[in-house]
Amino acid sequence: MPSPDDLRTGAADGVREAATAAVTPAVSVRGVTHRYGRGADAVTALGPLSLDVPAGEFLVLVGPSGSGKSTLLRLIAGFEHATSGDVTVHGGTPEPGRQAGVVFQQPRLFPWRTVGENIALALRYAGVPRAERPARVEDLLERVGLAGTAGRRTWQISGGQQQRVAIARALAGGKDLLLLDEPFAALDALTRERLQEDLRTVSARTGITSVLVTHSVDEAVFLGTRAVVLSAGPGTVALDVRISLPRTGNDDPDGLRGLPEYAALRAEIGAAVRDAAR
Ligand SMILES: Nc1ncnc2c1ncn2[C@@H]1O[C@H](COP(=O)(O)OP(=O)(O)OP(=O)(O)O)[C@@H](O)[C@H]1O
Repeated sequence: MPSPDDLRTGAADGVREAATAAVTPAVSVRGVTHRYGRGADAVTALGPLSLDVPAGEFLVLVGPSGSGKSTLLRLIAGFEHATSGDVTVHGGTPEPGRQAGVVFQQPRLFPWRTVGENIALALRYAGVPRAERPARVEDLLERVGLAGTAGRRTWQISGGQQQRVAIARALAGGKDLLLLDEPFAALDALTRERLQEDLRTVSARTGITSVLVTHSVDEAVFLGTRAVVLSAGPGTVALDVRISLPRTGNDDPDGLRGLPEYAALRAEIGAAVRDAAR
């Protein structure tokens, strides 16, 4: 609580700034619409849509095909600029590669580089001194369950392992926002489940703010702390629901999936997606 002296001397400004910083959401989307193309060919993909993502939240976007999920993610990544309304990340305009690490459906690794070199490149862009990079590469690989693979070529590892490298690379920049566009859609069911479990653990342990696009209601409930269902395009918020399942970083996935709350959330989100698709 600032004293009257503080108020006079301006020390209260610091208190006020700190309070504002504490409540500034990691991502803010205000009255956003997005249109591709012009004239008769124009497609309105999104909006009007508003939502805030507080720091530390794991927001999952679900909704029918064409509801604008990827468009919203691209706006947050700074790959697109909203046709109207405002998107901010930590209060600033999103710029590609600056505020967020991004993971796509395909790993998009450099095939002529080793696993370690792919990650080291991201560390270099993040300004990590050369001498520190090998230890950081090992640490990141360990976090995604790939310890000891730094020297392997990307074509010598499986698709699931490549996607783990892509996640490690996205984390390498030290950004506190992770954007994931259907990162597990191209993987077989077992690999997908393993990666979901590892991502859930990484997210619980790091507290990194995440926004993930998926078609899978199960993935939404398993990974998210919040799910937003978009209506059929142009997407607006059809359902916004909090997911309050245990999140210690050591949670037993089978135990989680067996909880009655898990089944109830699956049913609620699944029904909203089906309604939105009608
Ligand atoms: N670059 C583009 N140019 C023109 N139209 C686009 C472009 N990208 C997306 N669209 C259109 O915008 C709408 C929303 O697309 P978007 O990919 O954001 O939806 P989505 O919910 O992610 O879909 P899906 O689940 O099928 O991946 C669709 O009608 C799509 O055809």
